[in-house]
Amino acid sequence: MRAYLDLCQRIIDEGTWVENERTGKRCLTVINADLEYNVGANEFPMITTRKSYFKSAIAEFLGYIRGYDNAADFRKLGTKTWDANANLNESWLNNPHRKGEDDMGRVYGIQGRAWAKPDGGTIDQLQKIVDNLTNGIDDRAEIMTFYNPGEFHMGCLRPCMHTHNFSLLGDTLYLTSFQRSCDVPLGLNFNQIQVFTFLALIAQITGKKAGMAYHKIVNAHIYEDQLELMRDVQLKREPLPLPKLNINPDIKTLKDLETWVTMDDFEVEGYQCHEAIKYPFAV
Ligand SMILES: Nc1nc(=O)c2c([nH]1)NC[C@@H]1CN(c3ccc(C(=O)N[C@@H](CCC(=O)O)C(=O)O)cc3)CN21
Ligand SMILES: O=c1ccn([C@H]2C[C@H](O)[C@@H](COP(=O)(O)O)O2)c(=O)[nH]1
Repeated sequence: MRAYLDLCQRIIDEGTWVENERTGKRCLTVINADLEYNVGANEFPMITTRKSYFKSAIAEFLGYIRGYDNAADFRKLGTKTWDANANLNESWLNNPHRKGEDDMGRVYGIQGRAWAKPDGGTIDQLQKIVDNLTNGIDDRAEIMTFYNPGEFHMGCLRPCMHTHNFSLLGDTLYLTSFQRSCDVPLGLNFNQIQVFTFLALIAQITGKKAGMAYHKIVNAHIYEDQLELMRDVQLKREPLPLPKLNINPDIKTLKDLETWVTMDDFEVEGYQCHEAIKYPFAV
């Protein structure tokens, strides 16, 4: 994907060094990046300039759809991405709200599926969106947000891709996703796949045609220990044609996603890539 590489190059050419207190690492940073993916044409935005792990990325997002709050449940689905944040982050380990090994606290999925109302009970943001879209309704607030500042102290990490806003024009469904903070070498590789797949899945279960997905990023950064690999290895490579994502057509409802779907229900067709690159991960 040329747009991904352009963003990486822009960070290197125009980025500003910013100290990050949470990780103790410096980040080369730019503000504001807009990416878009053509879901209708099935142009699956999987990075080709290194080996990318799409199942891990989709498993992570399926975990959010299911409202998971535990890294062990994410592992069962097929991704280890939450292990470090749940179990290795010093300030979370000492947090009295942490319920033990693998607990992530009140992050992503909990907010999306069971937002706590101040007057008691919970709100299922995703169920409301699916019900409305299935009935052809776009109330101009088809929003799932994971961003709940009142509960940041009860979770291991503030959500990065924090808000997903669906729109319906005729029978075509669009998605605009907002991200406040983006680890471009590692996280964005996953987040592109997640935005694309979220629109494809919701279109499929609501009986709509998928249109474009728009991905809006505020702080886009490369950590200091990732810079050399990005500049001297990944950016020297030419991108290859994009693959297609095939989703099992038997997935027809939100219940299906919540119950029997596994990573075997997702398949990539025509993926060609350059060799793997192992980027350091900042906890
Ligand atoms: N510093 C940081 N960057 C992130 O991108 C990030 C966080 N923290 N914390 C929360 C989640 C977890 N995410 C992650 C975590 C790990 C990988 C990772 O290690 N990816 C490897 C291998 C993936 C695999 O083998 O499945 C990669 O090469 O893409 C990617 C995204 C994205 N998020
Ligand atoms: O989906 C995700 C989740 C996390 N990230 C990255 C962005 C940052 O590098 C860290 C989070 O640190 P904060 O201090 O909370 O901003 O994780 C991502 O790119 N995508």
